[in-house]
Formats: sequence, C-alpha cells, structure tokens
Amino acid sequence: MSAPVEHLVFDSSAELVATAAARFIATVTAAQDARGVATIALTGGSNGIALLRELARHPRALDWSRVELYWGDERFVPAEDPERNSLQAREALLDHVPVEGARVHVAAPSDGEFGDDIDAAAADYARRLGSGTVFDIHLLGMGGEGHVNSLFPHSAATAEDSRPVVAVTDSPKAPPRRITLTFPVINASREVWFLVSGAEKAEAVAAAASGAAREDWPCAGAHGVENTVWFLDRAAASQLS
Ligand SMILES: O=C1O[C@H](COP(=O)(O)O)[C@@H](O)[C@H](O)[C@H]1O
Repeated sequence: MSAPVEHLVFDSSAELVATAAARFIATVTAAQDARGVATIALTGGSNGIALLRELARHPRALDWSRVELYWGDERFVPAEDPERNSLQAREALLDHVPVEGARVHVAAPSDGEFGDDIDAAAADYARRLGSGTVFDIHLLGMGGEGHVNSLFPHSAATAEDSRPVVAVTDSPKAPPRRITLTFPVINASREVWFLVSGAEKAEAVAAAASGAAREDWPCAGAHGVENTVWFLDRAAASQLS
C-alpha cells in the first residue's frame, strides 16, 4: 500500500504556517520520543522562513538540543549574502533558540573553506549528510514551475538517482549556483511537507496531484515514506479537482 498524501487547504498563508508549525512541534517531539534525536531538512522560500518565524514565537515548545538540522538546498553565494537560506533561517529562528552549532549542517558558502569550488562544497555537504541519514521531516517550498529544493524541470539534478547531493550551476531562478539534496534523499524521508501558497503555484500543485512526470514537474517526484502533506492556501489549491 502506498503512503498517504494529505492536501490541507487554508484560507490564508498565515493559517497555513500556524498549522504547519503546530504539527511540526508535535511530529518532532514524537520523533525525539521514538529515536532520541529528530533529523530535519529545512527549506528556504516565503512559507519556509515564515514557519521558522512562527516556531521562534514558541521557543520552549521544542527540545532544540535534540534536533539535527540540514537544508534541502542552499544558495552558493557568500556567507553573509541575504540570499542564503541558512542566513535567513538564523535570523528567523536559530539565533533565538538553544540549538547546538554542531547539529546545524550548512553547505559551505562561496567564500568559505572551499572558496569558489562548488563541487568541493557539495562533496563536503554530502560528507556531512553521511550515508543513511533519514529525515523525520523534509520541508519543501515550491516554485510556480514545480521546482523543489534546487531541482528544476528538465535538469540533471532532477534526473539524479544515486548521488544524494549535487551542485547546480545554471539555476533558472537566481542565484544560479546552488547545492541541493536530490530525490533519493527526499524520498527516503519519513515525512515530506510542502508549504505552498499563491495562484501562480496552482498548476504545479495540480500536476503533482495528477501524477505528472518529475522531469516536467519536479514537485510530482517528492514523497515521504510514511506521509506526504501539502499545506496549501486556497489559491494554490484552486486547480485541484
Ligand atoms: O529558490 C528557492 O525557492 C523555493 C520556493 O520559494 P518561494 O519563496 O516561492 O516559496 C524554496 O523552497 C527553495 O528552498 C529555494 O532555494
């Protein structure tokens, strides 16, 4: 039997984010109860960062000493560039909760220890991920063309079926250079959660629901082993049948 796919539709993105935050706290706590530590892939993007801001409003709701944090993708730009997903996450949440630095796993920036060598930075991120890391929750934002992480339609990264991490040097969305987790890692996650709002995303949401090919609509290729949850506002859900 295939794992369930839930579509949850909200009147506003604020409601979407508040509900996702409450469920995040419950799911992470359950993972910690079951396995000691919860392992999470964060996402950038509007709702991904709004979720982190919402979690920061309740800093004691989670045991932050028992989470391992990764990012589904990171922009290969200097460390202090506001485009960095991890910098945005730091400002939104990580500077406000007692998470241990050693448990926060960030892909190196373009002015980091590997300099401008994106392949070396991607290899290092793969090493940090190790083999066999399973995310309790893999959060995903999504673009209007259906990209998730930095997996864009008709790209080599989207076709990747073995390497867990790849470098992307021609992202159609700026900035062009990124480091991304691939489908083998996303689809090994216990739960995959999409956080999607806006009418411009409605076609991609509907394509995923109707089982489109992942090379055309990457969002269609992302599934959790135990559960897949789409948190949608009404506009994003408007083309679902
Ligand atoms: O470039 C990216 O975009 C997506 C979605 O962003 P959104 O603002 O349209 O929600 C994001 O999830 C991804 O992590 C990021 O690098």
